[in-house]
Amino acid sequence: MKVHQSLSPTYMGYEELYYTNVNRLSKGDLKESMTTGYEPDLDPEGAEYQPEIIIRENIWPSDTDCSSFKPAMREYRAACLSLMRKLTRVMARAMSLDEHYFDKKFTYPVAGIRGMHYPPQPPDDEGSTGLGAHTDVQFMKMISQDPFDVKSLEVLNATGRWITPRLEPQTFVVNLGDIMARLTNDVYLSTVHRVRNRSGQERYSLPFFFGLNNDELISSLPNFVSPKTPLREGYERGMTGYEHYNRRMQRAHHKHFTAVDKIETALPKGLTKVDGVVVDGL
Ligand SMILES: O=C(O)CCC(=O)C(=O)O
Ligand SMILES: [Fe+2]
Repeated sequence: MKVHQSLSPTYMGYEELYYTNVNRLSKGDLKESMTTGYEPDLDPEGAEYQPEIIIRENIWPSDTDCSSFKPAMREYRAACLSLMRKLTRVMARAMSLDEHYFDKKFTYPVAGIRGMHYPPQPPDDEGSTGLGAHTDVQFMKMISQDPFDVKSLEVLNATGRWITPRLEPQTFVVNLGDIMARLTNDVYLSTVHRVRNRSGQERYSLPFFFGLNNDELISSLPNFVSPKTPLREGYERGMTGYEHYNRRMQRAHHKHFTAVDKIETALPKGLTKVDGVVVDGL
């Protein structure tokens, strides 16, 4: 298939049932998906320039195969970008920062849409999963699903119980990712979640992943670090979204050619930015 993810070094495109095995506990994830990423021309608040090394080239189905897919995804991405930018300002205020604090770190953001299909899985087969337990990599994600009330997405709560988020028509479930956790020194945790479609019906979902510029060094913000709340272990060294995403994808995509470590997890020296400025010596 011409849109298969095996054509993409950056994990764009189509992946078939069992292509991933996110938590390595099952025989693979019973889902298929089609992923596309940020398109600068859709983003009125984006920069014209983005460093070539972090661009994720989209692969689209041809017009003869599916002419409505690309325009529908583009329209959806433009709407999600606008909503997410508003949410970043709400989150900045919640963190006692200037509401535009994050703006300069989202000038060529991660803006991935993954169209997902989960066939019903056997209700009594513990070895079967729709998507294994994981946290998301990025800043925040919002998910819509069809049917809106199918109880398949599960979230691990603070007491270690799997719960189903409240589901209402015309709403999104919003999830915090690892980059948010790092920025806040784990005050805002990234949500562990999984999908088990034991509903007996097909489930379709449309997550939108929103992340900082991929070459931005992510460190915990000073207002979340104090003698009472010391920096979490492992957070001393900053990390870029580029590095974290590549490492996680290589682990989950055991059939992809990068599974044997063909792409760099870290950006080459001198290409990491802090507040949008290239920093030497990283
Ligand atoms: O299908 C869903 O609701 C969740 C998808 C998800 O967690 C992911 O793609 O990271
Ligand atoms: Fe996820």
